[in-house]
Amino acid sequence: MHKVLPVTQRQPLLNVAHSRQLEAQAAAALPAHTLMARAGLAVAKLAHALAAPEACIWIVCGPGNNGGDGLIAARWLHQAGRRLRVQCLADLSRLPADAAWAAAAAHAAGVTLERSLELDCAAGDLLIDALLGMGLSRPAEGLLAAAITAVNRSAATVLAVDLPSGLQADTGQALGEALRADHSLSLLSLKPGLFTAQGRALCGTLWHDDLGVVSPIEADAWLSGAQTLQAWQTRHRRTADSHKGSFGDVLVVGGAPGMAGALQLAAGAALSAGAGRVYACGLDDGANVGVIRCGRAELMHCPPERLAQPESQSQATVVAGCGGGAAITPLLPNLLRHAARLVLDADGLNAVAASTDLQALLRQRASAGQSSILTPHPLEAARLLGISTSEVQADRLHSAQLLAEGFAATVILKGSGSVIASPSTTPSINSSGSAALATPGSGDVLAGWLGGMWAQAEEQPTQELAAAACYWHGLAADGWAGPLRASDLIEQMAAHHGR
Ligand SMILES: NC(=O)C1=CN([C@@H]2O[C@H](COP(=O)(O)OP(=O)(O)OC[C@H]3O[C@@H](n4cnc5c(N)ncnc54)[C@H](OP(=O)(O)O)[C@@H]3O)[C@@H](O)[C@H]2O)[C@@H](O)CC1
Ligand SMILES: Nc1ncnc2c1ncn2[C@@H]1O[C@H](COP(=O)(O)OP(=O)(O)O)[C@@H](O)[C@H]1O
Ligand SMILES: [K+]
Repeated sequence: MHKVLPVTQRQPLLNVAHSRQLEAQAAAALPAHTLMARAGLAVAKLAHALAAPEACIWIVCGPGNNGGDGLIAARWLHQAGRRLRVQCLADLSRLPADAAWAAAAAHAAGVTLERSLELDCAAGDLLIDALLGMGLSRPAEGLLAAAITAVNRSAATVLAVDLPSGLQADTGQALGEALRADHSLSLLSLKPGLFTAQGRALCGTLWHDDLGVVSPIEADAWLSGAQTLQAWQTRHRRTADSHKGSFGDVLVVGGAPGMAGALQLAAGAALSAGAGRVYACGLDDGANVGVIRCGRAELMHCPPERLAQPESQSQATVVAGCGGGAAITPLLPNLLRHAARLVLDADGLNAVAASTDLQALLRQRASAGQSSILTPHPLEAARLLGISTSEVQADRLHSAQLLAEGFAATVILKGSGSVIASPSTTPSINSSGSAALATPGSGDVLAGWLGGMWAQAEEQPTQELAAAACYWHGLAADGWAGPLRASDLIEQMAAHHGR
């Protein structure tokens, strides 16, 4: 058993169908109930470590095998002499086979099984949520719903078995009210929903026990970690004979009236990421004056008129749309036709969403050998897909993959647990980052930084590049309790350049 975050090597994530396949394969090779025995023991060990010796440990068990894990944990904790209250909120005669075995084992060991919900936890108590796991099929109702509400109101520290009850393992969306845990112990496989949408917020500190099973099943998604960034930094270490021309040019187009800051942030980020030359192309005179005055004397200026010349973009990495407003729209046909490498963000994405012509130009880029990375937040993704934001969030992996296939581009669907998807590629979920990034301009920094990295790594597969950039962006915010101002974020990211 180990804490999952921070992640170094990427970790495979299995959806519910594949987790069940893995469970069935492993169970077939082991004596009956072995997996549940191992799962319950793992839960008991973690609970024993988390709860102070005098604390009461409460266990609420539901109608499936998640409840069975809780019952086996109850048996071990009882035998360890822990103070326990175990409430089994299911019809014991209808438990599945493993859970029925667990109930019998708990009973035989002398555990008292209460049959009603009565949570009167004190601060310092530990409450184990064994209500619902991967088998969640509909919003909880009745006693189970009441239990989730009661747990959320309780003063105890909450440990969720496998995943917080009410959280959907495949998507990270809550189905009805979901339980908010302080710790979650994922069993056998890691599931995508633990890491994206509401998953990170609901799981608390995440632990994993693989129950001694090595998975032969192909990942449905990867959880990307520090290794993506380390690989990039190793590969792009500066050699003694390098010069600024070795690190590529970035052209940042944005900063419509009133949005000069977005241009400054993106251009500043591209510079700090290490691009050789960064040209800021403001869509408003005010934005260009702002760039001159922003204290980044290294930035150069590119007038928008120059974008009419294809050669201005054919060698550069272009970052377009940060604070672009409506003024970005007339420039996009040229950018989409000529930019060798294009990061499309914010209003650049909104303009594409509003125009089938621009959509066609974006799609054609891949067949012309030009690469694109789209960086939508959920609302921008919704506009591009022609659906609502909640539909995007209902399945972030699927939404990102749809965009990637539809536009033949790499897509970063931002938000808690950013999803990185590329056509015909297993998607990944970024494991770094926190709500410290929920500040204005942090997306502009990501787009600019990505452009700055790409300019130095023209041949790097965009899926890897995007994963490394997301990890870097999130890493800079990890450990920050409060908000991280976007301009400070750039400095924090710069502090993580390899030595
Ligand atoms: N596979 C593994 O990796 C391993 C799995 N293990 C453990 O098993 C767990 C999966 O067990 P599980 O399949 O029995 O599902 P679980 O979540 O306990 O609940 C299913 C029951 O709840 C019911 N139900 C569903 N929604 C409901 C609702 N809203 N309100 C009320 N009822 C609802 C549902 O009823 P139904 O939908 O069939 O009508 C069914 O009766 C897994 O998370 C892990 O903890 C480990 O022991 C070993 C390795
Ligand atoms: N709660 C959060 N946890 C992790 N990352 C977050 C969170 N909120 C925002 N972010 C990240 O911050 C960035 C915000 O981007 P965006 O929404 O485009 O902001 P802006 O338009 O203000 O620049 C994205 O990279 C997103 O993934
Ligand atoms: K649970």
